[in-house]
Amino acid sequence: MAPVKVTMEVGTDGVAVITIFNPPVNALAIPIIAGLKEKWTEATMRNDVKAIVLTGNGGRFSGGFDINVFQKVHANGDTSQMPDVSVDLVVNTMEDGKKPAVAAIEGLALGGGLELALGCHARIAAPRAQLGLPELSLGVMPGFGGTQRLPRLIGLSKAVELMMTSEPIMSEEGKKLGLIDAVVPSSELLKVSRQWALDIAERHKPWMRSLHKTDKIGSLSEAHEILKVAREQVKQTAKNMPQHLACIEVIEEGIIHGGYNGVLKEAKVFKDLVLSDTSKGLVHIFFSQRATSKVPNVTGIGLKPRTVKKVAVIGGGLMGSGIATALALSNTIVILKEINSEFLQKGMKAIEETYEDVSYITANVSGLVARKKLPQDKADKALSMVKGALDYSDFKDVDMVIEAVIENVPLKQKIFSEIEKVCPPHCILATNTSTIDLNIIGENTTSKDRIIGAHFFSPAHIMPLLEIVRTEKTSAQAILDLMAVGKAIKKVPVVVGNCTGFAVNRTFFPYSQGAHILVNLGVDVFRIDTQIASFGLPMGPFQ
Ligand SMILES: C[C@H](O)CC(=O)SCCNC(=O)CCNC(=O)[C@H](O)C(C)(C)COP(=O)(O)OP(=O)(O)OC[C@H]1O[C@@H](n2cnc3c(N)ncnc32)[C@H](O)[C@@H]1OP(=O)(O)O
Repeated sequence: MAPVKVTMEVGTDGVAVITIFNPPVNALAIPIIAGLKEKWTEATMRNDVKAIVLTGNGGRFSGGFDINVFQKVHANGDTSQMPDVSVDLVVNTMEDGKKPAVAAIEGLALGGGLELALGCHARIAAPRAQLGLPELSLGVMPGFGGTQRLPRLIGLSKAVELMMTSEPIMSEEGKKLGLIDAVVPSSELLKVSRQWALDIAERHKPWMRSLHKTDKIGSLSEAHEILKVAREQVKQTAKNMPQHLACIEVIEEGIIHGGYNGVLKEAKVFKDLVLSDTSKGLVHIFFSQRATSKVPNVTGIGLKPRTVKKVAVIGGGLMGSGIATALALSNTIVILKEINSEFLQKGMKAIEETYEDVSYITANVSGLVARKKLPQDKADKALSMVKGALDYSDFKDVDMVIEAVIENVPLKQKIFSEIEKVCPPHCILATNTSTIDLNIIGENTTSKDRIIGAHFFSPAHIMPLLEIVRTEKTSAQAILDLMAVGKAIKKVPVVVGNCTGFAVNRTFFPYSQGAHILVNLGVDVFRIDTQIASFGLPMGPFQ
């Protein structure tokens, strides 16, 4: 295992470069936090150090506080395992320290990682670095001063939006907002950051402490209005989540009583939230999602996923067009096959309209398009990746076929016999069936090792789950390839067995049956829906 450490190198220019080493994302584990304190103190005391640059090894600044620590706290309820980073390290040692510091950000600075950067006196970033405070998605809130410094750098309204949605922005947008001082090519990052730090030390550039800034906050009445709207929104969008309202309250504390008091309140509420059931659940989800990428006898046995460049989707209905959209959005060449030109046209149109939907939905739900996450040229490029087909002539060089026709066994069996003949021998033969036994679908083929389930959920270009169904004969290579495709199209691929209902419907059937039994016993349907929604599901079974 690569060493977890913090290093410091002092150049002849008098700049101490402090580097975080904790692959793969430079998470702020407890020894890293201790190492930062130690190196910062040393740099502050050394006479040959004029200024500090903080950076992360391996092209990633930091993915934030070590989430494994939350898991430990959840197991034993002891929050004293979390060190006092916010005041001791970020305020006292870094921000109020005697030497100016510049954060040199590449790849990503998320959560506590961004908060360390906010505690520096300037931030220089490489292009397309991800910047964000996603703590609410883990049931907690920023705990290293982010609730106070981000609004002071980019304004309250945008800062609240970033925290409430947990969505990152790119460094280019960060520059426009005032979060980043300069975006420079990766090759120049350290050089520019060193010079910037020296310029601050020599007072050629401002020695800016974000916590002391007031110019972006606006008047008290404006701030109250922004926070009032935010509170109303989260009552709709996150009504079972305690962390959103708690975060707004902590932001408000800083607006009314000053940034430092905000930091103190933040540190206390952060620890309370770590102990909440919501945090326990969301941290569990974080690790469970990642655990799905480790499949015994498939991953970690030396196999490499093969390149899947071209995929044929059979059936241009709701599922087929959604699957084609998801693939094309990730730059995969897609052949969409239908049985006649009328159906094909409908399928192609559904994809185009889906694109419009994508911009519509993202603009409304998370502002992705508005924030240039799906620029028009990218949408146009993706659309150009899709070609319609009425026969199999384009199937001779496809790497994967995903059959997405109606749930009809003879039809699926016929399609599988046909594609086995027309596709190259390496091609993966996948079905989007939600209920049919894959052994029956592939009964008439001799390629049982290539037959696999790729079960998407509607709308397929949006819903993150992808069930990968394997039979006893499906090869490890085919599973690995589909897992890689799933990840590339931004799904969470979960490998499941070829059993009744696979995983999702196997869970869903008893859930809905339970609700029907209650109705038969005389329970009001509205009451069931209300209970389920207050439990945390987006809607009840009868809505
Ligand atoms: C006090 C502070 O305010 C509190 C905090 O900072 S809470 C933490 C806030 N940060 C986050 O929420 C970021 C969480 N991480 C992510 O979103 C993503 O991992 C990422 C965008 C950084 C990288 O994504 P990607 O490249 O797809 O890699 P991904 O598979 O997710 O992660 C790689 C590994 O790093 C681990 N990891 C990522 N972030 C981590 C973190 N903050 N702590 C511990 N482990 C982390 C993952 O568990 C995974 O481990 P594994 O290989 O053993 O499964």
